[in-house]
Amino acid sequence: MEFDYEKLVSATDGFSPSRLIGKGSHGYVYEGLLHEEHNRVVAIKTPSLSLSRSSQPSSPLITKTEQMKKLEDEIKIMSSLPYNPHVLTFLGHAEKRLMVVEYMPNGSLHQLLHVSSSATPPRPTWLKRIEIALKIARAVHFLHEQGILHRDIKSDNILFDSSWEPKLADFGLAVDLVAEKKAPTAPAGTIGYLDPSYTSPEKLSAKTDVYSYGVVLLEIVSCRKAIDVSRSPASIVDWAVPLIEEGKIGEICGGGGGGGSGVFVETNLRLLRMAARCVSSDVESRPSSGEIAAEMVACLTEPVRRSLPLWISFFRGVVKLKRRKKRLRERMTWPGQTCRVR
Ligand SMILES: Nc1ncnc2c1ncn2[C@@H]1O[C@H](COP(=O)(O)OP(=O)(O)OP(=O)(O)O)[C@@H](O)[C@H]1O
Repeated sequence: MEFDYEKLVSATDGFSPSRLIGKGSHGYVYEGLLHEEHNRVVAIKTPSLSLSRSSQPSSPLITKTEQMKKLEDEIKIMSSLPYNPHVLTFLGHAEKRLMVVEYMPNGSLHQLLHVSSSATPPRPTWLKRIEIALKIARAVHFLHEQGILHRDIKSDNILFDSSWEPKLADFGLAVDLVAEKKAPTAPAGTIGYLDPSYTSPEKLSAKTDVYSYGVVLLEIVSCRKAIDVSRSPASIVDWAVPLIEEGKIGEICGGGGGGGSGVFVETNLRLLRMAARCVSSDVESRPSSGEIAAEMVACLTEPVRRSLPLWISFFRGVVKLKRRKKRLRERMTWPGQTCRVR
């Protein structure tokens, strides 16, 4: 959908600092109120240098033309995508200089896992965290099916909507594989999540995203940051992979929420083995995003399957007790007399 530029300016009160939600490396994100749509709240992304307002300091590292081009590319990729419940919804643009997307009021997965303050909700339970991992795996698989590589999968780019549904956001580095073959771009990503084997344009593949997803999965299971300089080793991959290989799963599963419980031992083992495959230095041995999504579903149903025998024996016990009571009632009752057996 094409928006009127001036209407978007008015939706953000002229890009008022009070409407600024956040700053990225090549743009700013504002909260906007679409007055014609009953003040619907949206997020509006602008290149940081396109507006000559003193409240927007310029970045010396990237020129205005580069920023405009990046936003234009992001609009092109996002507008080409069909709707997916696990991907941030694109709503439209104004002259390819402003991008309008759905507003995500509940912050990022990074904040949820690593920032504890009175303003942030408690860390989600283990099951909820694995559900988030599954939804993001589905988002990545969906993108790959569309021929799109995200190149910046990280917990900062997983945002929560008003119902706390996680969605993959920030397509600032995303590329279309067909276009990429014709005009390759330099490797890009975020340190800590960036695939170490992606050293030149031709090394880019869906497995590059799989590596970054593996880092996010380790982050979700352990609640440790991708890079934590206060620990040794600082990299989550260098810390977790040897522990997984040694089978020391309990040392990785952190963050409470029931993840350390015995019911989940088998599931954690499977999840972490898959995470280790995702971040493997042998690119070929990494799973595809489809394989990851399928394995995540299996992992989520595993605890239910394991606890099923317990439920079955509980119900058998109840049935036996009822039968015993019935027999007792029959024995203690004769014509014309009632007897209560509790
Ligand atoms: N749709 C949205 N709703 C609410 N907040 C958003 C939305 N999109 C982005 N933000 C917030 O705005 C900030 C800037 O986001 P943006 O996607 O531009 O860049 P980034 O991910 O921070 O940085 P970079 O582009 O350098 O990776 C982030 O803090 C992000 O959480």
